[in-house]
Amino acid sequence: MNKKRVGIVGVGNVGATLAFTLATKDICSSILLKDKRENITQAMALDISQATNAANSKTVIHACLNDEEFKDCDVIVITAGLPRKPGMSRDDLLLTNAKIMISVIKSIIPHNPNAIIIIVSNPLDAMVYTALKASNWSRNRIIGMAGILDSARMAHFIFEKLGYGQGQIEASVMGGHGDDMVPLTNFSTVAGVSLNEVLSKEDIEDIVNKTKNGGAQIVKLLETGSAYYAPAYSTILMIEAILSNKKKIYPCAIMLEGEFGFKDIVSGVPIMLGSNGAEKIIELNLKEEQKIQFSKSISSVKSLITTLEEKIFNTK
Ligand SMILES: NC(=O)C1=CN([C@@H]2O[C@H](COP(=O)(O)OP(=O)(O)OC[C@H]3O[C@@H](n4cnc5c(N)ncnc54)[C@H](O)[C@@H]3O)[C@@H](O)[C@H]2O)C=CC1
Ligand SMILES: O=C([O-])CC(=O)C(=O)O
Repeated sequence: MNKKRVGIVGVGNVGATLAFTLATKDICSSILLKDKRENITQAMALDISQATNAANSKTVIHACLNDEEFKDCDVIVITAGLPRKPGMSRDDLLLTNAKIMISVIKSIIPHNPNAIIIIVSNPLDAMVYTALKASNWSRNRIIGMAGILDSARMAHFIFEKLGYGQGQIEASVMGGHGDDMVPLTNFSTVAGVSLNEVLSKEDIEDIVNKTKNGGAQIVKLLETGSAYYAPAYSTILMIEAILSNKKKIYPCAIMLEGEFGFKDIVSGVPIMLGSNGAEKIIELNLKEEQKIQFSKSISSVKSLITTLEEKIFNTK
């Protein structure tokens, strides 16, 4: 019998959507919810539990109101933190969410010694760095969700342009989850056919720009927060790959230790996911222009990390 436990910290829009979708899929036996808002945590646990009963799923939902109850998870997803508002960049959340991240990490790691942690909170790459630093865990066990989401967005914009191929589009995005992310048009296909065969240069450029702006587009329309359905579903793919040891390759944020020529910096790259978390990094052969774009994206994350080292970790 499936005895896997998934913990979710932060049961706002992303966390609750994730919990609900996961609960109806029978991927794990238990889902543990934790949020600083206790009533919301209890309400979500009740509502989602009632949904699983209606859906005939065996997954059990627990609201954890103290740190000790939130224990023995195989995978923990952290979505705790503020979302941005229209006009803000993800980077504007840096210091506020870093403080939240550190307090969450300190509260969960003593009771979850074997967990793999998936970070969702923004700014994503800097939050993975913060969680690694606060926990001292190895890089394979703390990774970030963004590349699957950005790739799904790119696939959407390709479909929007083409008007066909829904469900047959493979899109690929790497780099940091910010304005400098790197959509990889030469690694993207429609039913195996390269984008250049079916779209003009201008159309491809438009898709790249829309992908980079995909999160901000939804923030502007929502007015009060950011996207949550696609982020939640993208996170489930990572959870499933880890819990079922699927060895699937997805773009995820990880601390680089020399791969792609960078060290001590977190960025989104293709990773093989299995029961040990990030089990392998796949080094793509990038074109010169893509190497320059990736390096620009790395520099943006580097400047956030410098701020964290100065203002949060006091090492500079
Ligand atoms: N990596 C990605 O691709 C994406 C990242 N995000 C990020 O995920 C985060 C969450 O987004 P939403 O769910 O839309 O926000 P939300 O505001 O709906 O939910 C955040 C939750 O975190 C909780 N929280 C705050 N501090 C906490 C603490 N110390 N301990 C426990 N819980 C705490 C809040 O009470 C709230 O329920 C944001 O930072 C957002 O920018 C959102 C979508 C995609
Ligand atoms: O745009 C945001 O702030 C939330 C996010 O990271 C996304 O949806 O890509």
